[in-house]
Amino acid sequence: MSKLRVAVLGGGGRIGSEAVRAVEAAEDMELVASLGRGDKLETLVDAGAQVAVDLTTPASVMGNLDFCVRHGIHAVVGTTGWTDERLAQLKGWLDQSPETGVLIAPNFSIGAVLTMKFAQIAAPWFESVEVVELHHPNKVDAPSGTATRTAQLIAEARRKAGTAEAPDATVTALDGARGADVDGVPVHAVRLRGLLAHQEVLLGGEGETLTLRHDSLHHSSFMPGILLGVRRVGSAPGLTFGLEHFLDLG
Ligand SMILES: NC(=O)C1=CN([C@@H]2O[C@H](COP(=O)(O)OP(=O)(O)OC[C@H]3O[C@@H](n4cnc5c(N)ncnc54)[C@H](OP(=O)(O)O)[C@@H]3O)[C@@H](O)[C@H]2O)C=CC1
Ligand SMILES: O=C(O)C1=N[C@H](C(=O)O)C[C@H](O)C1
Repeated sequence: MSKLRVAVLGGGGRIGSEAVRAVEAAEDMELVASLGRGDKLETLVDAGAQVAVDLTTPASVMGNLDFCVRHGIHAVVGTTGWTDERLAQLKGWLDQSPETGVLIAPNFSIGAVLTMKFAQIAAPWFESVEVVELHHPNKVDAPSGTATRTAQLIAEARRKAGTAEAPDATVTALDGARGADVDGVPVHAVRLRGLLAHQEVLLGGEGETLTLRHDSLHHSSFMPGILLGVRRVGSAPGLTFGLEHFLDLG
């Protein structure tokens, strides 16, 4: 059977370099290109890439995806910075190239995907819910893509269940003291040397609390999800948002 021809954009970065090694080690894949900032995207076409993995920056990802979709190259995207406007623009490009698939995964690790799922289930059952994400200090965006998505899913679950707003008597606060407001859910971002990627969802009800915590201790935690995305994205035309759609979580 012929191998999947895979390129990595951002192949010199923290997660990109790990992805390059993972693709090289996968028996059913061939790494045909690893691109850094300033490298020509035409290389993807010359190399015959079927799937591009984007692990670059929020400032670069849209240009990369515009190129990939126009050239019918499927994309697996871990890069953060997604807004409704960006998603709408991407969907517009995909409408012009209906056989192309793009997977955007706010987090490729199975533990993080499950944390989001558990948070969705728990959120309507508690009065209060807040998200704390903790990352290495080289991260350029805050809050993390994972925390943003987690908060959106929590808010959606509470809206559907008709849950009341979380109690909060704060009348005076320093800027940022109560975190960022993501769909009504406070999200707090910590940047600390020594950390990689961590998240807590704190839920509180009368007389009890529940804490969901996930820790990515090494970039290897993201690799099975990236490889799964690469294998599946070609048979999922259009936009898939979230790795959970490629997992049978019940
Ligand atoms: N979804 C997930 O599970 C995960 C997502 N991420 C996300 O992945 C992204 C990358 O993170 P991280 O590896 O820590 O960041 P790094 O800064 O270490 O890596 C980004 C890399 O992309 C390169 N780059 C920038 N622009 C381009 C471009 N146009 N074409 C090709 N390469 C480019 C950078 O080059 P240069 O250094 O020259 O600027 C750098 O090597 C972030 O958005 C992060 O949040 C990270 C981990 C897991
Ligand atoms: O920048 C990182 O490191 C990570 N970014 C992603 C995010 O913003 O959620 C995924 C993971 O948290 C690691």
